[in-house]
Amino acid sequence: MLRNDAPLVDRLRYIYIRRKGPVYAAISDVIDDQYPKEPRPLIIKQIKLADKAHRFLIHLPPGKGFDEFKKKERLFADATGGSLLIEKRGTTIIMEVLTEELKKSYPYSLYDHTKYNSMHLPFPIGMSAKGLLVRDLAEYPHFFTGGETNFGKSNALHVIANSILLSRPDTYLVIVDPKSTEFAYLEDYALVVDEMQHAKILFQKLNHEMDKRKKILKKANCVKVQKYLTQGGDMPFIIVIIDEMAELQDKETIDHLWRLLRMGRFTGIHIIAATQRPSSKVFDNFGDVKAMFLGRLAFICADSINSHMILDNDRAAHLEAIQGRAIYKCGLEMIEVQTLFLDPEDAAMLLKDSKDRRLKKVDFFINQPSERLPPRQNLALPPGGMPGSRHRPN
Ligand SMILES: Nc1ncnc2c1ncn2[C@@H]1O[C@H](COP(=O)(O)OP(=O)(O)OP(=O)(O)O)[C@@H](O)[C@H]1O
Repeated sequence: MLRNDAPLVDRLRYIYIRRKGPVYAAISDVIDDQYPKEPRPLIIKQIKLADKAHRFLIHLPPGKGFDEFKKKERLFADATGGSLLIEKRGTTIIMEVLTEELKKSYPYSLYDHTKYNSMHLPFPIGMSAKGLLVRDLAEYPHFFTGGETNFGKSNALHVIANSILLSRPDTYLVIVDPKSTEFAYLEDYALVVDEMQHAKILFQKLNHEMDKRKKILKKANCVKVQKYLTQGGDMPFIIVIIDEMAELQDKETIDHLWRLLRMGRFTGIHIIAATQRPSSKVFDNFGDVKAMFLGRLAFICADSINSHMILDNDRAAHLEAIQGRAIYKCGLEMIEVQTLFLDPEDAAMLLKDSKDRRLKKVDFFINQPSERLPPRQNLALPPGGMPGSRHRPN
């Protein structure tokens, strides 16, 4: 608030700012409060994107860092009452503010996978101030999601699994699901591993697979699988989803997994891991591999320690307690989202439509010679196949 005895120039500025609208005024107030001395960051342009969505271009004066500005994101969000996206372009900051509240639920049907053919492994992160956020899993290389139970981790995994299967049916999908039932409907399309001793064999096999892939890529002079694919090479992506990573207690299994995380990145092997509380004792050396999970999605966390483990900040500890509400982070990009909701029954129906095409692809890979890495055959577990899985070697 302006003091009664404020100089005329300050009064005029106050009136000018309020005329620009409440969102502009809220941002100006936070800047004035946080940068008491000149030179301050300066709003140079306001663009109305939609009824309740604005983009602000803010000039950062020399000596004021972007990281320092971005740390104040929560203050801007609280002051504007909106969700924010802050990015840097040169010396200008782009701040997008959506003051219309995110809804408590958005259906998966809002996502049309046919629009993202240029991506290798597209999937929707969720609805955000920027609209629907869709990202390419192949770019991460690995993805991590965490947060308190019953706030939407499994739903997020269903969304990822289904999106990838729908747009890339030739992907080899492996699901480590200690809860046993959650992903049963995917058994026709994926290898579902529900026993921990099988997880150990699985990760061992994936390490062999990774080593073989590295040799093939080296021979073809390709630094990563994407390049190999553009040259006409045949190397299907392998996506490993681990629902509740804390269940992996065996040291050897964890060592195999850590090696995949560190070295699998260029070979088309991507890990998506979920856990309730990453600060638990199991993850003693989690810090060593955490940086490999470039894409992170944090649902509400019980405390700032768990939020820090996922996001390196406490944003997820202050989220509203809404199922499906999360903070997405990838490098400098950090934004609040409402993940899309996909009922497993609807997911099963969606996949059923393209079942024939998919099964054909699976046969095709089984028949590949072993050097060409047919995932299903190479990953075959003990003779007779994996108990509980319908995928048994032919
Ligand atoms: N994006 C969403 N939008 C609306 N509701 C959601 C969303 N995600 C999850 N929910 C609701 O929350 C419930 C719990 O979700 P989910 O099983 O994914 O949570 P979880 O964190 O994996 O829990 P657990 O750790 O017990 O498996 C769902 O049954 C659904 O009703």
